[in-house]
Amino acid sequence: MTSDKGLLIVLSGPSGVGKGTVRKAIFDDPDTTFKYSISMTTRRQRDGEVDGVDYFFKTKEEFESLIEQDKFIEYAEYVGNYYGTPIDYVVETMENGHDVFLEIEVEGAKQVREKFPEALFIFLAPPNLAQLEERLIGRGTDSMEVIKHRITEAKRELKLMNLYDYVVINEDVQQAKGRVQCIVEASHMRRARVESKLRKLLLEVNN
Ligand SMILES: Nc1ncnc2c1ncn2[C@@H]1O[C@H](COP(=O)(O)OP(=O)(O)OP(=O)(O)O)[C@@H](O)[C@H]1O
Ligand SMILES: Nc1nc2c(ncn2[C@@H]2O[C@H](COP(=O)(O)O)[C@@H](O)[C@H]2O)c(=O)[nH]1
Repeated sequence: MTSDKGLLIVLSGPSGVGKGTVRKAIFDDPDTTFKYSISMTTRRQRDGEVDGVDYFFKTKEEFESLIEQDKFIEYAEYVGNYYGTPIDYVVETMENGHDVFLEIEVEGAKQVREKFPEALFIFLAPPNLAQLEERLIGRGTDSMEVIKHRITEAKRELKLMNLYDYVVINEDVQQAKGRVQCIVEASHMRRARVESKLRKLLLEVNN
């Protein structure tokens, strides 16, 4: 009895906390073996973003048609746009034994928890709200109106961090990256220990 299936890793947290930055640091590490699930969205493509790399950019009609066809593990409407995780890639990749990494907002993470309770849920938190706002302003990708909306959402999302398996504070990117990697490693070790105990128990019961 060994689980050949990969682990589903969910990194969530408010917009601007640094999920994308920490995720890039993890995937720039040559030792990283997880696979990143590219999300779909209806939001407009930002300068420098590449379709099929950063997101699969879809129209509202295309996205709604995929919802109808049950093509998402989870999806959410966030600040006026749809965002969702395509199901086929995640299921196939995990079946092939690879860990899959999702970087999604909090409502989507809640939906994943309902469908995959065995997944690993990590909440990335800012050191404080002022720094969160500074990061959103500093990123320079959103108007002040959108930033205000994202901060309002952040206040709601931060109240939900106790529902996660782990909380990592993103004070320093390399430190946060290391903590996420350690948490994943520990989860693998724990899973292996549980499976080994179950194997022994089964042997005992069968003999
Ligand atoms: N530890 C950190 N210290 C200072 N600045 C940071 C840190 N981590 C990320 N940033 C900066 O904060 C801004 C927001 O980061 P990022 O885009 O990664 O956030 P995000 O959580 O992925 O946002 P969204 O959910 O909107 O995609 C970026 O300009 C990034 O360079
Ligand atoms: N529920 C989901 N949320 C997602 C997904 N992909 C990204 N996101 C989150 O949306 C917000 C806004 O992203 P931005 O790129 O417009 O800044 C952010 O919190 C992302 O993490 C997804 O597939 N599902």
